[in-house]
Amino acid sequence: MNGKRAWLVWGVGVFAYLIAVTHRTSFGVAGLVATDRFDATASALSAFTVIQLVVYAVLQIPVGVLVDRFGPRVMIATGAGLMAVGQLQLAAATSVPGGVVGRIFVGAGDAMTFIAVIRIIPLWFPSFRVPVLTQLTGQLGQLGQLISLVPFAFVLHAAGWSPAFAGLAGLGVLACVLSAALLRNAPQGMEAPASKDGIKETAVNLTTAWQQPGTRLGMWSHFATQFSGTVFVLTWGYPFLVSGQGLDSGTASVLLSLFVVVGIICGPFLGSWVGRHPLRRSSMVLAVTLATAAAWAAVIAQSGPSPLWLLVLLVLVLAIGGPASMIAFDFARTFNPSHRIGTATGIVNVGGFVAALISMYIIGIILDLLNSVGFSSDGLYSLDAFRVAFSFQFIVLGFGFAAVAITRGKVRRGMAERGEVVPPLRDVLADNRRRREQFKKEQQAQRESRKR
Ligand SMILES: N[C@@H](Cc1c[nH]cn1)C(=O)NCC(=O)O
Repeated sequence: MNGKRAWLVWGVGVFAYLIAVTHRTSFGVAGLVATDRFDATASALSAFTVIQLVVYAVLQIPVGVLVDRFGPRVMIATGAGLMAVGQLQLAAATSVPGGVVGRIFVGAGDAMTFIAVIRIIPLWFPSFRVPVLTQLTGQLGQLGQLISLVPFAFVLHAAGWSPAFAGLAGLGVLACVLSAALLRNAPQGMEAPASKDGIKETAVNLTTAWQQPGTRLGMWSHFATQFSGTVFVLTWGYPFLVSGQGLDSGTASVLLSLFVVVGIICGPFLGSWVGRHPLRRSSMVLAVTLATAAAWAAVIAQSGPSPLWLLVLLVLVLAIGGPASMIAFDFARTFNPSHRIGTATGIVNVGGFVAALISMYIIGIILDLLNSVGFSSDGLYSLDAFRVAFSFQFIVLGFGFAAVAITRGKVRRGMAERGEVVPPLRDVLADNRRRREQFKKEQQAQRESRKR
């Protein structure tokens, strides 16, 4: 494999994904300005992001199939072009329907990017590098949120709505041109596994990917770990921190930036841990799901604003959900043959985004409902209203936890039939303890025999 070329191809893919994440998160930063521009209620405002995510989620499986068929290059360049068109439309829009059309284009282009970018990695790099590079791709892409939070927010407030979104459209054009010019689906001389299947074979392929319990384990893992952070960063986190918790906008932006930084730091560790403990991937997913529920319970249980350290802890736990959700793609890759990885990845990626959009929409509805019945004198974004609305996440977390636990049982039964038995975690821990004690005893005996 050509080393330098592989890094260049991967780098361009990561850049395209980073710009996609910038497009995706830009509206969350512009939320309060958008309320004035479009004269919108909380649920109308959340509709922008919800519709964008519906389009993204609905297109995941078709896009996964298309990635297997046409390869990543076409998909990534087309996606970048569509997002540029969407941001231009949003720059010009003055009504809710006009703005929503822009976000539909953004959702469609975004849907084409990530699963195509991570499809490049196993084609250009040896398999031992794949888990860490997949993690790095996911995490580096999240830097796009920082572009939204800092330069984009600055231009938005300094120059106004249209120049800010037109600027993002320009970045989209750059990503489109670079992808078309520099990306290659596979190294020279190695044929990218492209499926030439017709509709019937594609349907069979899709059904086979879905029937593989490992694909479904990936989908539920993605569902359980990624939605809470996505909801926080894309929609309700900023108003919760500023209007609910009473933080100034600078501190809220630092907390949201911390989300990205923690993900970037934890990602490679989690990637290498996954490489070393492939049989414990689902245990990590379950642990992160429980930690997310515990962090939210601690914040929601406070009758007034939470201390800053607790909000930092919440953001840390939500941020770890990002790298943890990347484990889901490892399930897709390791339980499916090469020509079906795009399709399986598309199925997996639906999980977290469906959970996120259900949660953000229902949270918006609960906030509006509580406001309309005069639940709090502090208005729409009061802390008490947020405490009630955010509690909805416990239902989603509980559902995700149960689905992962049940599907993992199916996967393990299938593995046992093939003679691969996963020893229970407590046996492994007891075994490690025994070995450590044995090692200590041997060291002690050696020291004593040397003294004699
Ligand atoms: N798991 C995410 C990526 C991620 C990593 N850290 C935080 N988020 C994911 O599913 N990405 C898909 C996408 O299109 O972004």
